[in-house]
Amino acid sequence: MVNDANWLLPEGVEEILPDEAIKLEMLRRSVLDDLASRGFNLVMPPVMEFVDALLTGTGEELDTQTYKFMDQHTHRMLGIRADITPQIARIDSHYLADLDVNKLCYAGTVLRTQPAHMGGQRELLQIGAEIFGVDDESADLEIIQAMLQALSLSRAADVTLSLGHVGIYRALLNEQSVDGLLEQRLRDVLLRKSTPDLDALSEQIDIAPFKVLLSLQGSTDVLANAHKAFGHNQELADSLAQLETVVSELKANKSAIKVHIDLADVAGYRYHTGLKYEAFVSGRGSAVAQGGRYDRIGRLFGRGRAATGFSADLKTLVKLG
Ligand SMILES: N[C@@H](Cc1c[nH]c[nH+]1)C(=O)O
Repeated sequence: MVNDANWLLPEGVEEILPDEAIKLEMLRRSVLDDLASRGFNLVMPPVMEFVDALLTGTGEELDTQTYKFMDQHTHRMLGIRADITPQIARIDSHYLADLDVNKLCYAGTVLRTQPAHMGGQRELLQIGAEIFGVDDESADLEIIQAMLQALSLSRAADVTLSLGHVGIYRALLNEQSVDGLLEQRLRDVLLRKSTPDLDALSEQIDIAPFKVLLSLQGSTDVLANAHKAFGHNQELADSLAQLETVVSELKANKSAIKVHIDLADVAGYRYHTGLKYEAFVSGRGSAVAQGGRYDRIGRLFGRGRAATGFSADLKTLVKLG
């Protein structure tokens, strides 16, 4: 007798039936073709690796998102990748280190222990592109254009590009030497954009600059206000200047895209190091594509250098059209 329960899939895991599967596959091909036409070379890292290699330098968020198990062969811990970007950084620093500039793209399955939101998936089809070896904003712009094109190929309507910069938060932490558990609590509060919880930290730190930070979100005018509030700090002024360059280049390219600035966006703080980009579409609370700078992550594998990229989940993109 067939037991119906045997057919149930775990929460956050789905089967893709013919109508959807063909759409997904066509989108995968068209995004990869577009990335190839922009000079990105396709690579295929493995789905599982030794946990140490998978998580080196990537921070605790990714650690808790990674499925781990004991390898019967080597008796070492293996993990299933929750994000392909760190694997690409390792490939860049290990195998392709003689290239001045290296542009790589990928598409493959990642698993996450927790879905990003209620009813979300734990098995994603991650697609993305990364540029190594370019430390000015030209690489960020190139990645932003590639990300926006992936969205346009998905026929996503009403896209907003949200820009942030991890350096701004980091500079404010440095001013008061905030780190460890306190930093984690602060980051959690900022992620939730909760002013009452921020007030509750006022005995441990001067919360005033972080209150200002929370208010620095909205149209690109936010950048002028940020200069007024934080321009005295050189590290902060440098980060703002990078954001300004990207915004003015987007305007110069006559990009029709709506640009939003969010300086309090501290998600992914542990591995991103500079400019951050996220794409939103109306009706969805979380970003449908995201990326940013993660300079130096490859140093733990032998060569740390300038790096930036974007990723998106194809299963999410295909539903946007
Ligand atoms: N892999 C990151 C995005 C990214 C790609 N490159 C740099 N950042 C993510 O999924 O959030």
